[in-house]
Amino acid sequence: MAERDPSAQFGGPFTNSTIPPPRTRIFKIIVIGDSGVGKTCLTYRFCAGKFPEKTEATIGVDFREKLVEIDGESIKIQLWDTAGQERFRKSMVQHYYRNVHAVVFIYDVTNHASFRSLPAWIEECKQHALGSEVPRILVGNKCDLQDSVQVGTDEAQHFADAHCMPLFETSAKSPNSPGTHHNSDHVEAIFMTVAHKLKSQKPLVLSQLPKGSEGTTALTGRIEGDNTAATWGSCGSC
Ligand SMILES: Nc1nc2c(ncn2[C@@H]2O[C@H](COP(=O)(O)OP(=O)(O)OP(=O)(O)O)[C@@H](O)[C@H]2O)c(=O)[nH]1
Repeated sequence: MAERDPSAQFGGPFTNSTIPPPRTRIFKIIVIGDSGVGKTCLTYRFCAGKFPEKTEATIGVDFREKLVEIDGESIKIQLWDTAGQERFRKSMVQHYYRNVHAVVFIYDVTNHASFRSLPAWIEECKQHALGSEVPRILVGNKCDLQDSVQVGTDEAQHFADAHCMPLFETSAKSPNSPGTHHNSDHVEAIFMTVAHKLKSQKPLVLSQLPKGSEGTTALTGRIEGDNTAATWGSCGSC
């Protein structure tokens, strides 16, 4: 006797062939900081696994994506590599901040001016209504250039603490160099830390696709509620 299809006993409308596959969640992470700090190199390093041979100043924004698995769930990390130069940002800037899930602030450890610019980047986030529930991290890049360091760890840590952000120091060029004190790929670990943080928050609600647009990739998301649990640090001022 033929075995019955186990799904048939529930009498529901779905069969195996009609159950929609689970949608892949997308985490939109914007990467901001002065021109030349290494935003393109860091995002490329994470998504392509290597240091780019050549980069040019970003105009507007570049997108890089990587599909990762966290606790058995496939998640697309979408990195928005934004232009550091003001003249290349103007027309795009409002798009950067729409539906952002996390922000990565980058400075160059060999360029103190890029560190002094951080309050202006934080202010820009504020002006675009980015709430304190959106996780932020601070990354000091180019740690392979040990002889040229202008921003010490203590100074950076002080700033990070004051703004309730975790601090990471790394190098897009040689993330495993002695200067970075890490054995595994540190750049990968940094972005994965952000992704784990986002996954541990309340579930993202995917916006409804308009009828008839199924099959397109126009998925956007937002994080539901709970403004208190999302800040990384514990200072009350952020
Ligand atoms: N030594 C070293 N050089 C780096 C590192 N990361 C980036 N660079 C170099 O710094 C320069 C600028 O890097 P980009 O990634 O293009 O900088 P960006 O922040 O994207 O610049 P904009 O697109 O103008 O905003 C390039 O010459 C890179 O090769 C690093 O970790 N170590």
